[in-house]
Amino acid sequence: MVSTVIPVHPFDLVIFGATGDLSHRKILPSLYRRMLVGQMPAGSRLIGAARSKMTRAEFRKTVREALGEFVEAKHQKPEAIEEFLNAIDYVAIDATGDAGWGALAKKLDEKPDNIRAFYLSVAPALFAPIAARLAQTGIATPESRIVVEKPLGHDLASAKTLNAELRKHFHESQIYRIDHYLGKETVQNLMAIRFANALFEPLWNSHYVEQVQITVAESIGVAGRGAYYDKSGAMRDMVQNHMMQLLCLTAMEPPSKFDPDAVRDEKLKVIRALDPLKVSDTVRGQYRAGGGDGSYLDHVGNPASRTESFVGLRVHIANWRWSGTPFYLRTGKKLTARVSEICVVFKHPPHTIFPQVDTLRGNALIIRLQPNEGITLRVAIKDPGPGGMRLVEVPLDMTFAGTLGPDGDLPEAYERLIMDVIRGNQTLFMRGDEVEAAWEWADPILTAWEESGSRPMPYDPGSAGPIDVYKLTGSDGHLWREIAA
Ligand SMILES: NC(=O)C1=CN([C@@H]2O[C@H](COP(=O)(O)OP(=O)(O)OC[C@H]3O[C@@H](n4cnc5c(N)ncnc54)[C@H](OP(=O)(O)O)[C@@H]3O)[C@@H](O)[C@H]2O)C=CC1
Ligand SMILES: O=C1O[C@H](COP(=O)(O)O)[C@@H](O)[C@H](O)[C@H]1O
Repeated sequence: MVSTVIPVHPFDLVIFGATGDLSHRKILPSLYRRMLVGQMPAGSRLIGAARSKMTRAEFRKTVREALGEFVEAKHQKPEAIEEFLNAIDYVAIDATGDAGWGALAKKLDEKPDNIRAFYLSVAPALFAPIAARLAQTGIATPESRIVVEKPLGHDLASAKTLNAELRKHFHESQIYRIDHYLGKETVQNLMAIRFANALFEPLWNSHYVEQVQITVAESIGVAGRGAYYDKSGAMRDMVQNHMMQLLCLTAMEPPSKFDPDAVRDEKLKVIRALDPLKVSDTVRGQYRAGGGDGSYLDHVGNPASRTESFVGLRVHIANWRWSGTPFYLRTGKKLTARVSEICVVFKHPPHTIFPQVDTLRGNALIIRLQPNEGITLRVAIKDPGPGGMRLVEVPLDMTFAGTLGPDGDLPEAYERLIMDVIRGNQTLFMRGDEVEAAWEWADPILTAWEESGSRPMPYDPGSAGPIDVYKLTGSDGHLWREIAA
């Protein structure tokens, strides 16, 4: 299968924080891969900006090293790397000082017709000062785009402040808030499956859906990121943003069209329809030491930490479509496997004419984000052979890798999202009101946990989380799906 590459207009992408980890691991390799497929037209430039004083040649050397480390071997093509490096420039700018802005303005003015985008790959405290400088110096034009990424606030108040700061200088239509889960191929496919097929939508409601499970399990711990993570925890790090987006796309009404505001309006309605979370509908966990590795407390270097590395939730959406259908969410570090999926479990038929088989779990649509991106429909059929009319459940598999063939590559989330910035398409980016509404929902439970003074439940590395997470589903007579890669 050959995927279509949509041409883009020549662009200048200025990466603030270009010497940092995100730039090296994700942004630059993604741009390189897009260049390989012809999405970096001649005349486009990538302008690194960071505090470090270095020449263009020195910066290019760091980019070459980053590509060497973070681009798959099969894509390491010397000629292409040279071509990519030729498009790279650098300006030393301290975001909080005066130096460097003039040089950046001069460079950008060399190509006034290029699309201008500014990627703020820096600490959130620098978002407002950089946005202000870009506006005050006239570097940002009314058509320019600004890209920011999580953490978009620590709570509702800080998210509102951040939005207000950005909106002082940029219109909402210029602000691209990245949630990299929205760039994942299967997440976009969730919309295709729901809204391009007549098959599912009539069943997509509480009359037919028994329960929905959203799992984002990771096998890694927080070692190396402890300083950030311990101030955040799984609720802020994963639930308020990535999992909320998955929940919204699963539960939203069909938008009237596939345009940014139509989609984001529907997502916002889901967040606003969420019932307030009760503490009894939540489970927090912290991983123990095991398998030769330290515990969460060791990894964050804080023996008194009450930050959660696991969250399980039972969520209710108070609207006509979903009233009565529980949505179970769980995410955590150091679990059995790295698995992200959404599982929509349908109700059993109202009457069965076949011999009862206890192992039948019911139809389910499993949307697998990673690994093995794809969609599976679990259906009941007759157990093949002469054994009589016994039923068995089999997967109807729509794994994307199979469709793409053995050498097929799905674009990385950042590739898709950065190109959408250049194309000026905000559909897969969070609008400011969505971010605030998600914090408004998350804040009370974060406060309740904090005020309770209780500690998260310990769980073993390699497990499915703390034992109490089974009570969330068990009390409704449901079972979590196994976490298996
Ligand atoms: N790393 C990741 O995987 C992810 C990161 N993020 C977010 O992205 C942002 C960047 O993260 P990350 O790359 O890991 O951070 P790093 O600490 O690795 O890099 C920070 C970058 O900011 C630059 N910088 C720091 N202070 C200034 C300043 N005063 N003026 C100009 N530039 C400055 C640094 O430049 P210099 O080296 O010259 O000082 C460096 O390029 C953060 O907000 C983070 O939360 C979000 C998701 C994932
Ligand atoms: O944003 C984050 O996401 C990663 C998980 O992303 P994935 O694409 O690998 O599923 C998570 O590890 C990290 O803690 C969080 O900040």
